[in-house]
Amino acid sequence: MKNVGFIGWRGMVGSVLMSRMSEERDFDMINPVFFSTSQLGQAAPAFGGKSAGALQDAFDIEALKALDIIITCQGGDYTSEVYPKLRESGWQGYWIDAASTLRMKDDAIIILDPVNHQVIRQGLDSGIKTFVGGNCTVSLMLMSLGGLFANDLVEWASVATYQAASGGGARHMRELLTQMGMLHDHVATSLQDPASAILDIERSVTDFTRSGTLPTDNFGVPLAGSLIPWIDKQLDNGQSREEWKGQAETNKILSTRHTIPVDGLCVRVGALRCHSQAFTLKLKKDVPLNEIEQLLASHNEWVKVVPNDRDITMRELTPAAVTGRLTTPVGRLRKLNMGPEYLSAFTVGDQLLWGAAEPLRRMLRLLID
Ligand SMILES: NC(=O)C1=CN([C@@H]2O[C@H](COP(=O)(O)OP(=O)(O)OC[C@H]3O[C@@H](n4cnc5c(N)ncnc54)[C@H](OP(=O)(O)O)[C@@H]3O)[C@@H](O)[C@H]2O)C=CC1
Ligand SMILES: N[C@@H](CC(=O)OP(=O)(O)O)C(=O)O
Repeated sequence: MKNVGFIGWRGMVGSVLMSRMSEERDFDMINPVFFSTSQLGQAAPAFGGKSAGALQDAFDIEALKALDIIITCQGGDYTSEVYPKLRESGWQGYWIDAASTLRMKDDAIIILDPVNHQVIRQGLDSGIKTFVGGNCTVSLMLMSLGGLFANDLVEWASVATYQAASGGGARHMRELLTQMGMLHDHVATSLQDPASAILDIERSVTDFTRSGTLPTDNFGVPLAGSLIPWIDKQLDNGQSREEWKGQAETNKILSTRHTIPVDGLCVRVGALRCHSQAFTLKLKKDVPLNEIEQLLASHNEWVKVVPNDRDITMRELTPAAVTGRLTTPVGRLRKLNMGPEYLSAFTVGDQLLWGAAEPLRRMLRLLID
């Protein structure tokens, strides 16, 4: 059995990974070793019923060198500090990472095996040892719209995202919920009075939102009852870094010979852990809608085509419906007024499952099966 080290296992992404690995009995097939950046010496968890002794020091290069495979969900700073030292020490093991740090390196592959299994296989055969999970919006787009990309039908894709608080991390989710609770508390008495004027309530909420009272340490500005049309750093060309990842990562995952343009606006909204995305796609030719639906539905076992029907869409194509599930539904499929090659699509996906933890788990299985 392979010795597999876990760093970042108790964080939000790591916890989802541990939970999925337990469900799929992945721990039966490995010797897990758990590391921490802050709790070394404390008892390690016993996922899959396996006791793993004490937590080891996540910065101890000698301890890491003893591993066949390392999976880290600890974040980019950890990767930047430890990965180069480990490779320089001559370590030849497999490094599987959730952070974006190494994604665009030539000797790393972005993993999303239902979409790029072939690319991963070729990478393994050619000796690649570094595998990185993709950006959540990119992975979720390709899980839902993979059938169009795989059949070389996409001339370009324009996207508007509606990204959940969890994309920022656990503290961001707490901040959003705290803001929501404070807003409600502020007008709770008036809300209970059916005779109260709604615009007075709204004004009170708006004034309170602008008063600087809501906690904003993580998002920088209030998110509850609002939105933030910027995610990640600012680039010189006016894109946000999150928007930049759309084209860069999509084309790397698909290993395209000619770049498929992907661009749009990335927006943070008050959802908890599901990212939604509204697409305008320019297809390379006029493909009938029923064929499009068939191509999408048959691409992988998790995508689900939601009929473009009001009631079904409202029931099935929302963060509330999709959270905690591995399905990646796509709906609102219709040809646009711009012409028969223009298609709209709306996708929703759990950004901690296919958007973060699941591709890492499946990469591990690929290495140990
Ligand atoms: N959030 C997301 O949606 C995505 C995140 N990622 C990547 O994964 C990285 C980790 O993200 P995320 O899981 O959200 O980060 P978290 O903040 O939830 O966890 C990161 C680490 O913080 C430490 N920690 C300190 N206090 C606590 C606590 N009370 N509970 C749990 N852990 C604690 C843990 O390390 P220790 O045990 O060593 O103290 C943990 O591994 C990101 O930096 C990013 O690179 C990738 C894709 C999506
Ligand atoms: N940036 C994403 C989360 C994510 O996946 O980030 P990264 O590309 O750094 O792994 C969000 O905030 O919703």
